[in-house]
Amino acid sequence: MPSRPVVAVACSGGRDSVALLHATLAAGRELGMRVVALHVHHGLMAEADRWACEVEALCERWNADFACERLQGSPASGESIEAWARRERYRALARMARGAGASIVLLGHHLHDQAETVLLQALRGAGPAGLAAMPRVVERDGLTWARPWLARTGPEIASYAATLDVQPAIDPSNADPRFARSRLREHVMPALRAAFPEADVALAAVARRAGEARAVLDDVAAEDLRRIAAGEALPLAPWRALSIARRTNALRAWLAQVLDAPVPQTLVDRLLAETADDTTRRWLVGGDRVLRSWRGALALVALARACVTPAGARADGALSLLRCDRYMLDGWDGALEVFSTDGCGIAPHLLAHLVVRVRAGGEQFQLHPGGIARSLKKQYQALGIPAEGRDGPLLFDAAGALLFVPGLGVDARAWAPAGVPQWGLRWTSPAQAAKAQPV
Ligand SMILES: Nc1ncnc2c1ncn2[C@@H]1O[C@H](COP(=O)(O)OP(=O)(O)OP(=O)(O)O)[C@@H](O)[C@H]1O
Repeated sequence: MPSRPVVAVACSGGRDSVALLHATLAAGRELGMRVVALHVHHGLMAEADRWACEVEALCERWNADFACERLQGSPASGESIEAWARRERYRALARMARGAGASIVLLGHHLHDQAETVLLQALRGAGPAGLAAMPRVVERDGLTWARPWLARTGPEIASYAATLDVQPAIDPSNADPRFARSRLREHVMPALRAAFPEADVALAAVARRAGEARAVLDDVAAEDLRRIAAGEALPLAPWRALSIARRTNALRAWLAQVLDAPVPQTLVDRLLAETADDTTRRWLVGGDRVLRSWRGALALVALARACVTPAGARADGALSLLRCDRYMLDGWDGALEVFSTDGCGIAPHLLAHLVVRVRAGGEQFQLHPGGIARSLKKQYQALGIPAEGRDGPLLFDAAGALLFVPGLGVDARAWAPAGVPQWGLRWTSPAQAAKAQPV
């Protein structure tokens, strides 16, 4: 016998999703579908255990399947607890839906939630993507997410819920004035509805129009990115040739792809203002990730968290390393580490006036005091350094004498005498740098 189709209902235990669960069970019985209630235990509030038990008890009473997952972990640094809880809630719902064999998840959002969302987005200065608010149906992570009650009002659902003989959970954070949505719900929406009775319907229409505009903007961005051959890197010259509106739109779409996270408007604004020429620059975008403009293209690179930009780094290659630390150098993938050492190091004052250059050929390096300076190739061969260990910046003093070569170390002619304070230098590749511990 073929198995029955499975519909999942995301049920917080609140009035709306409890009512939705009931209505879905009634429809499911008629249509021969199995209904499973999915509950996420956020582990953030004292009442959370009770809510999970109540939803489970309700499922037993209504003869519905029940799945529950307790969230693990905590927000990353800089992430709000609400954003973390929201993201993890949807991930947990997706896991549970798949585990239950459901391909569709129903959510209890209604017209008033949608109107609030549009207003909140407008108050944050959102564009079409934000104002599009919550889609009625969307495919994500291989599942269909649907909000069947997006056109129903809160009071309509309340009167249905009143017939069910249940005590829905009341989340006290919904009335907490620290949250913008609570302030809007408690103070602004009642006044708005009194003055404009159709406000909710009108705001939901804004969401639909914005959704259409967003779809057109997505198409234009995809077309522009294809034409300028943007992939993992965004070529800056053809991108700059776009009109300012299309440039902004394409940049936002490209960032959304490479960051795989919401794109802050502040980042878009900075990039637009700071990519007017091909100077090498970097922008930290959270975690270990850095956006870098280099050789006429913008790309996302991973670099060691501990890296800092040397204050004295300049486009002409001049550089000052004034303290022991781990440094990122513009235009180079990897990290330069300066550390205190007892031998084979360099006097710290020599590192205050450096010049960074790529290997040009013809440089001579001396491995030992009293040894002979030889070509880098010969010295690499003598030490058995493989090709992949030879990439990196060469450091010279202001007079052009070679001081440091990646893989070979400090030139013996620049070594400080034994017993005096001295610093060693080490270059690590991106893979090694990513593993490095913060200093
Ligand atoms: N902890 C949760 N577990 C399962 N689904 C949830 C949970 N929290 C929210 N949802 C889903 O997201 C929808 C909207 O959530 P929101 O936080 O706005 O509602 P709520 O006030 O918690 O509850 P309700 O919408 O049921 O009255 C819910 O209707 C429900 O479908």
